[in-house]
Amino acid sequence: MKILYYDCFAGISGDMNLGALIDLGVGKDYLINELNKLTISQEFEIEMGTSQKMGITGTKVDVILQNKNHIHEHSHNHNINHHMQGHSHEHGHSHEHEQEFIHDHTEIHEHEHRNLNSIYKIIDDSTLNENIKKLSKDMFLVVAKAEAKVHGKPIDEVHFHEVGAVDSIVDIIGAAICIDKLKVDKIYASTVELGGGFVKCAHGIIPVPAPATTEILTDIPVSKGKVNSETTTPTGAAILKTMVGKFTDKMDFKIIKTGYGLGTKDFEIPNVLRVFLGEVSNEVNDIQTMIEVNIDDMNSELFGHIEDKLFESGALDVYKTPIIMKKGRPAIKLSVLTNTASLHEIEKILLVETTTLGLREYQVNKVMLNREFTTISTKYGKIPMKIGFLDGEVIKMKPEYEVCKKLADSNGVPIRYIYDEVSKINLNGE
Ligand SMILES: O=C([S-])c1cc(C(=O)S)c[n+]([C@@H]2O[C@H](COP(=O)(O)O)[C@@H](O)[C@H]2O)c1
Ligand code: NI
Repeated sequence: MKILYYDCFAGISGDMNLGALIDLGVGKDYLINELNKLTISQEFEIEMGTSQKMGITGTKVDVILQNKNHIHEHSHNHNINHHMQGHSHEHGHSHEHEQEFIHDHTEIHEHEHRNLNSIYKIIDDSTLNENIKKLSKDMFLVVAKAEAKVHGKPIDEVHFHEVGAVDSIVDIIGAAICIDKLKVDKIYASTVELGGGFVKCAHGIIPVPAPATTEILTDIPVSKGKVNSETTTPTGAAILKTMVGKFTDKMDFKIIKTGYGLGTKDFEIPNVLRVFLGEVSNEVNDIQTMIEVNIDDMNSELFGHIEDKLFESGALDVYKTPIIMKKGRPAIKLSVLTNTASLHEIEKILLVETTTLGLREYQVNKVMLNREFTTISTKYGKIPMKIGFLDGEVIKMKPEYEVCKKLADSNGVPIRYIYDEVSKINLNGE
């Protein structure tokens, strides 16, 4: 299983992400050719090259916007100038970039204020593949929802400011192009460093993290204050929110390759986004959270209802253990296994629905066999099977209990006859 891991110790922005993924092996020409499938590709050029931050060599990407006159010239002669679309400039960055990270009003107003639908149209009008289109739209929707919430507007009235600018369109669609190309099975990320201080943007001088960034990163583990500058932008946050399946600081994989995407400013720490291409063999490792509550004062009739609610809200497992608590009180330990996405909702149910005043949580490393699903035919009927593999060999198989139960009833035989029939099947083909 291939894993892409984002190590966001210095945060993430759209251009750092492009640099890191190119450094990891996505071809520069591939990215340029794909971006040229956009109808707006005459509006930008991309500079990318190798440079260093505090001795770390990585890839620096800059999206260079064509000036307003240039855009008009191109848009009036669209077919004639087609060959100029989205070309790249290679450059060896021996010096630091002078380009400011902050967008000011003048620059923003040179560009059309695009809304979500006009961005969707740019994506749909391209010849990019369906996966890239979907991922790009998902990321823009994340930004639009955050903007709508922060500015108190309906989503279709959100006019993107910075993100309407071409560089953010390139950053987001470029992210989708690179991730689609890497063909990884899972994407994980570390705690996300937000930075600190204030940043100048279209709204004026606003606190870091920017309101859109905090909105997007709700429920995602973050850290703040490693540097007095913005390290994670709304675009970077939207990339993580859309792409990352699990946020964890544990790296339980074999590192195959490391990529570094360089930021623009210089900090006390290297302003780089590090990405790892990792591999996990055989077992599927997953980090989940175990939540426990000891309950000695609740009507036991309520347990069933609460368990249903926990499962409906994404609990992966719920079980009860009889325990004896202090003062000799018989009680129930309610244990709930969950992933990060459902953690907050599960905590809420336990705190609101049970009598507990608090809960305990700890991370558990779950190791599972690789699984496949198949259906076998027996003399009693078809039975879905779960098959467990270790080193490519079938070592376990389990029939679907509910189907076995139904077949026992419909055939009028004891259920163990069904299980005996299943055990005769050899799925290793021997
Ligand atoms: O719409 C966007 S992306 C946006 C929203 C906000 C709010 O907090 S509201 C702030 N900004 C600032 O603009 C620059 C550029 O951000 P990108 O994500 O486009 O690279 C950055 O300083 C943001 O904090 C943008
Ligand atoms: Ni805004």
